[in-house]
Amino acid sequence: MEFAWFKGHGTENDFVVLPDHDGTVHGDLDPAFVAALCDRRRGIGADGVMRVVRCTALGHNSPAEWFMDYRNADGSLSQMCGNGIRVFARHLLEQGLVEGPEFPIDTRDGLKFLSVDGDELSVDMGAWTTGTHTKVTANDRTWEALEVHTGNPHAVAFVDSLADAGTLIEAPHHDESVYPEGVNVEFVQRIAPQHVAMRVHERGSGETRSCGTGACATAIATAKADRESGPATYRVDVPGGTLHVTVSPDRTVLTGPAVIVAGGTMEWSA
Ligand SMILES: N[C@@H](CCC[C@H](N)C(=O)O)C(=O)O
Repeated sequence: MEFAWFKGHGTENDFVVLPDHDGTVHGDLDPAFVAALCDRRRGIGADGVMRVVRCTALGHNSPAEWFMDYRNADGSLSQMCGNGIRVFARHLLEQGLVEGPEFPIDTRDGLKFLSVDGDELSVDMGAWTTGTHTKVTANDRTWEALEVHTGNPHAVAFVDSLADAGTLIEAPHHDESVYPEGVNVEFVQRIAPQHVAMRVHERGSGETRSCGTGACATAIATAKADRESGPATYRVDVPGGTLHVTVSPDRTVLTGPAVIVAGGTMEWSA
């Protein structure tokens, strides 16, 4: 099978974009195929894969034309990807598949609204919730963490220094009764008022250079600690750049750069 691909990133959280407009090229993505594409030595290399498919091809009755079918690097599913959807939107804009500056994209976490302003793309991530105070352990150190859901599950731990978490080769240990489907873990250092820095270990992808839903979870946990009640905008520095998150009681809006950097065709035989 020969197929087209694109590669893009948002603050160095990188993705393979697979056009499959009518659902006839890839169908339901095989986890082994996704993992092979994401392999950094034998494949294209990425933190995740997004299939670009029309909602109608999936039988969805949606106000959006396009559905983001997102997979982690190990082939597992996630409901939402905040950097991925902004890269997905950049792809749609560059290929003339949507008209800006504002448009919806459907996801497993429901409809999201995108807006473009030059190099920056924003996504209204919709509702968020927080849960219990839990614990995460990495490299024999344990921290208190807040359970946050931003379409997908997160545990946010405040640290004195980002280096405290050590190498994140292994997934941090977490309470499986709180997170039966796994968790994305953020380690967060305060830098200044409304300015934090974060490292993340992503479920299904390992330590990455950025995570959009994780930046939102981080901003939510920080806003709660700050007892913010109205909209508050946080700068979130990640190893791959800077994101901004506006936290309101009923939603977050994530803003940052997103670019497509390469594309081509590839032969694949299973
Ligand atoms: N990098 C993403 C999050 C991708 C999904 C996550 N690994 C999960 O399994 O929930 C982002 O930018 O939000």
